[in-house]
Parts: sequence; C-alpha cells; structure tokens
Amino acid sequence: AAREPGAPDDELAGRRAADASGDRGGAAGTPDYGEKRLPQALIIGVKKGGTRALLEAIRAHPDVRAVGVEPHFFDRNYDKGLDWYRNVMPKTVDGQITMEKTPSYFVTNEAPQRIHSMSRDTKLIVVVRDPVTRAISDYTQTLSKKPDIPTFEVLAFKNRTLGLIDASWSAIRIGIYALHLQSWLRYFRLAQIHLVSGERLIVDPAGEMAKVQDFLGLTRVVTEKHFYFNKTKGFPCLKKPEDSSAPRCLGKSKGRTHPLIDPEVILRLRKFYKPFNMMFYQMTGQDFQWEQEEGDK
Ligand SMILES: Nc1ncnc2c1ncn2[C@@H]1O[C@H](COP(=O)(O)OS(=O)(=O)O)[C@@H](OP(=O)(O)O)[C@H]1O
Repeated sequence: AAREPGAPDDELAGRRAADASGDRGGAAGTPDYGEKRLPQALIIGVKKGGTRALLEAIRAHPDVRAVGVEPHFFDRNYDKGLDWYRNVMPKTVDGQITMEKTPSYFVTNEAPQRIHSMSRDTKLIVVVRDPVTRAISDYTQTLSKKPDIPTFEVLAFKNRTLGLIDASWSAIRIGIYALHLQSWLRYFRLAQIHLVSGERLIVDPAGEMAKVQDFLGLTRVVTEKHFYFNKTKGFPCLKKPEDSSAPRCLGKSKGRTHPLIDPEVILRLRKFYKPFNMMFYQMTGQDFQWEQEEGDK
C-alpha cells in the first residue's frame, strides 16, 4: 500500500502522500480548486531518460498541473478503472493541462491501445537518451538496490565469446526505441508524439522546454530564467525567477555515478544499437546523434 498509486520513482518518496491527493499538483502556491480531470498529456518514457527532470520543469508552468507520483495506470493499475485514475489527478481549472509521467508505458504492449481508448487526442511525450548510456543508468539503479547482482558485462551477453547481446534483458530491450515506437504508431500519428532529447535536456533545458511548451500549446513561460546549472550536482536545477530562494535540484537518485564498463562491451553495444537507432531516426525524422558519442557519458 505504501506504493499506491504505484510510484517506483524513488525521487519523490517524501512527497507521495501530498501528491497523490492532488496537493502540490502544479506550480507551488497554486490554490487547490477546480476539478479532477483525466490527463490530456502524458510523459510515457523512457525509463532513465530524464522523465523526472522534464515533469518537474513542465509543472513549473502555471497552466500545467501534474501528479508527482507515477500512477502506473496503463500498465499495473488498469483494472482499477478510469474513475480511480481521474481521482489520482490534481484539480485543474479550465485551460490548465493535467499531466502525469510513467516511463514504463513506452514499453508496455497494451498501453497504446489503452491510452487511445481513453482519448485518441492524448499528447504523448517521450524523453529518449542514448540507449547505451540509458542501459548503464538502468543497471546502476538496479545495482543501488541490489548490490549483489552480476556485473553489467555479464548481464549484457547471452554468449560473450560469440558476442551475442542479450536483448531480452530489460536494460537492453528498453533501448530498442524503433521497435517500441512502432506499436505507438499503430494508434497515434507521429505528430501526437513529441520526442525530447535526454542529452539536450541537460545541456539546454530551456531550449527543450520551449519545444515541449509549443507542442502542448502553452505559452513559453518556462525559459532560461527557470534554470540554474549547479556545478556540484552537475545538472541544471529549477528556480523560480521571481524569488531568490535556492534552486531546487533533483535528489541523489538522479545523476548517479555509473560504474566503469569495459570499453569493448560498450563498443559491442553501440554496434548492436546502431541499426535500431538509424531506424528510429528515419521513423521520427530526427537524428539524435548517439553515434557521435565516445563511450558512456
Ligand atoms: N536536471 C536534472 N537533474 C538530475 N538528473 C537529470 C536532470 N536532467 C536529466 N537528468 C537525468 O535523468 C536521469 C533519470 O531519468 P528518469 O527521471 O527518467 O529516471 S526514472 O526512470 O524515473 O527512474 C538521470 O540519470 P543518471 O544520471 O543515470 O542517474 C540523469 O542523467
């Protein structure tokens, strides 16, 4: 029950109760009136892509209210029904957008059809990140909870001598973006799916947020004034332009130090992902430039 409505994003543990009731659903200080509505926009993935950073940035917009926890409705809680889902949402007034993020939706077979049947007009946002770095980030998260698991190098292969990658390992499978995107395109037009570069979200958060706000039909309120690059954290943190209080960085589960991975294994993985990445660039009409990276970042 502690995980109701189902939030493995360890980032906001202390905020769960408040967020689940819709409190703090939008910009801080937003009064809690209006009514609960089903979300019009969802951040559907990808796990470890930067979904928390994106949700926190977009909810700084006064016309957005979001659930802090991951409701996991379209994967784990679907049998609870749409009324349960609506009730998880914060209250909104007319003109405000309701949002949530659950990164596992992107790789859930039933999610596209289920979301489509809630509303065919749902706007979908996916934060994508170099699949090799994403896999290592995913592994690092598991390792932080289960320190006794085998090394990344062991888990990555079905047969290391033959160089056979284990594509059934979720850390690797999630990064085959072209494959997952195909099932979304059976239900949604590409124009309804906005892709955010996880890499650019770190180096140019305001630039990525401008595009997200345009996609959501919002005025560009979240700008460079909302971000401050914290050198100790190594990431941009959010600040309120109107006050001088300290910027709010994400917690220590975001921006973990990754273990060093055998460079040969990284190379093998890059080779594995290359054709899928190319297919993804072709399907989306966007080149995310993951081929240009040198090793794990
Ligand atoms: N501003 C800011 N602050 C901290 N971290 C940031 C930020 N922007 C993006 N990131 C990257 O987000 C990665 C975690 O992604 P998610 O939030 O999608 O993870 S989760 O799936 O919800 O667990 C996390 O991955 P790791 O660095 O591997 O921990 C970060 O690289």
